[in-house]
Amino acid sequence: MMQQFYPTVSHNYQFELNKDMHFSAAHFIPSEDAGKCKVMHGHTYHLNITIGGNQLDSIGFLIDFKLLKELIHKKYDHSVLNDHPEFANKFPTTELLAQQVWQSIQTMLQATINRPNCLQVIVRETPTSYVVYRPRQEDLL
Ligand SMILES: Nc1nc2c(c(=O)[nH]1)N=C([C@H](O)[C@H](O)COP(=O)(O)OP(=O)(O)OP(=O)(O)O)CN2
Ligand SMILES: [Zn+2]
Repeated sequence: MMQQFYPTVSHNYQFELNKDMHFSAAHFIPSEDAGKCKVMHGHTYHLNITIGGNQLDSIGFLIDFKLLKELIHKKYDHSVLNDHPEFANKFPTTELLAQQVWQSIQTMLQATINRPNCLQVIVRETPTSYVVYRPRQEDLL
């Protein structure tokens, strides 16, 4: 799990939920500029996902923690990131993976009754490298 610090996102929602998860995956960055990352290699990716909202569902959840894990872990664990359709025309960099995770989660959240927003996705690729993705205000409902 991500046990370092968590960059925070400022917002005015009454409820903020955070979910940590991790998955193992392989990737490669097929560019001359990517150096050793041109060659397929693996990571244990560590994620922190932040959801905000003012409305809870009928049982008092902003979103069920397990739905977040199911969506992302099932899709990417023990896979080759380059093989996923969302990376057919772009490379699975940490930045673009974080953006894609945000898009998947936000789409799922907007199909719920209480429609919370995904405010931040942190993807740690190695012990020394991570990316924080935050949507623009106009990307949120
Ligand atoms: N901006 C980005 N830079 C790099 C990415 C990326 O996704 N976005 N990815 C890689 C490689 O895929 C690599 O897996 C990670 O590289 P790096 O952090 O350099 O890994 P090291 O273990 O060699 O780093 P140390 O500084 O030795 O800990 C490269 N760049
Ligand atoms: Zn890598």
